[in-house]
Amino acid sequence: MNPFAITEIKARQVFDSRSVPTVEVDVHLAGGGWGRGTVPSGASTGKFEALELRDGDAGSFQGKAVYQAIGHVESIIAPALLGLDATDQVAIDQLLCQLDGTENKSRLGANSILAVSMAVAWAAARGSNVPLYRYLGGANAKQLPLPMIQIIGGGAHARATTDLQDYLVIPVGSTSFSQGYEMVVNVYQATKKVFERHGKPLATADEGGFWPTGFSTNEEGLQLLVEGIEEAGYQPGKEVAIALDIASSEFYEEDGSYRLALENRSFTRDEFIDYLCDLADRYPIISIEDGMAETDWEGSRKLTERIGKRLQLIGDDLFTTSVPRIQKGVRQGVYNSVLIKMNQIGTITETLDAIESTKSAGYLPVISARSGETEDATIVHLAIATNAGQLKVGSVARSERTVKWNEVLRIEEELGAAAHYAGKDIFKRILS
Ligand SMILES: O=C(O)[C@@H](CO)OP(=O)(O)O
Ligand SMILES: [Mg+2]
Repeated sequence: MNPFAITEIKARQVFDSRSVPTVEVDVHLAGGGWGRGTVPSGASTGKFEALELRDGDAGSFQGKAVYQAIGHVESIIAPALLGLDATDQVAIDQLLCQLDGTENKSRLGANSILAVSMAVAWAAARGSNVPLYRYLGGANAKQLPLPMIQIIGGGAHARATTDLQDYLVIPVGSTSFSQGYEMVVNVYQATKKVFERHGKPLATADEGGFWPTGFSTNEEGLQLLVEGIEEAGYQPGKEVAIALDIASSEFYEEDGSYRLALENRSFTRDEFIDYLCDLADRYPIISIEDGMAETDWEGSRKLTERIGKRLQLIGDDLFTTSVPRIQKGVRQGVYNSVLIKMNQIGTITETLDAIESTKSAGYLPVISARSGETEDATIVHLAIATNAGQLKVGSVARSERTVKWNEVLRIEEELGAAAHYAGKDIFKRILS
């Protein structure tokens, strides 16, 4: 009997870090191996993402229950997968796509499909007695990611108290993951003091960063962050640099303008490009995500022309982890980096394809969590398996985040001298 044959697939509803229902799947193998996948969920979701199936008006938890998605795992997916070899990840993921049969996984739901895809990978890895990063990546999986970590969380993760969404830091002066992570923890603790000094309440946004109460401009977040970096004893830009996720699709208006509600100011496309370039001139910013809206290819191209040689420009809502969209961006010279989120596309195989097309174009992949997360640490293994080089997981506070960062620390220990950490050299590939 094949020890990797799938003998049982179980699906259940569990809850994410926002207390919203999500899909969890367990896959069991004949040889005793088993795996689990628990899917995350976004708040500032891109319009071109695969569909997350929720029960809607008829369902419980304000229509957010996932009983339909779970039903699809039990009645459609499980019967088709029983007996298949769990190490045939590609074939299984292809079958999942066929069973769904739609462009955006709207029949079975990307949440049900991804939970199965992840659980199959974990089961095959455990059944083979190798860590998931090695199972997915092979003998040369060794690169520990440069962390991109949120200190202040605004936008859709804090009721739009700021228009800009994530104020993050990257420890560009670090020479190992654990050192870099400690630097960010120091910045987090120091920024807490800075908030107190400025009389700001210490509330927490969705990803564990500080909630920006009473800000009068979006720039105030950058000022506080620079103060936090200095308070921690680091040189802004040299040792710890700033990354922003503008998530501008959230405030892009139908007439093509960008509207910062906090400042009560509307910008044309060109004016908004000027606004971003001005921030990049005056603050130690190394990376900007979704500077322009998900449908504004022309603006994205222009922004790249202006600052794409100096900054990492990441497409999240613009690319949605989709190979054709990434290829379109590469053809048009748009951005130089791709945010990779498994649930934007819906299977492990398609995520690996997206990472591969990102790398082969000379763009940088940034593996990312969602704002609604769980105790699942698959993305850590994905980042190391693919030697991706960067990982974005929200803050250093709250367990649905630390479960990922702590997993990197464990793998760093496990790899020992074999571990490779590119640090800021990763940016050499795209910046001149
Ligand atoms: O926009 C993003 O990059 C993510 C994480 O910050 O947010 P969400 O999961 O809400 O899309
Ligand atoms: Mg984003």
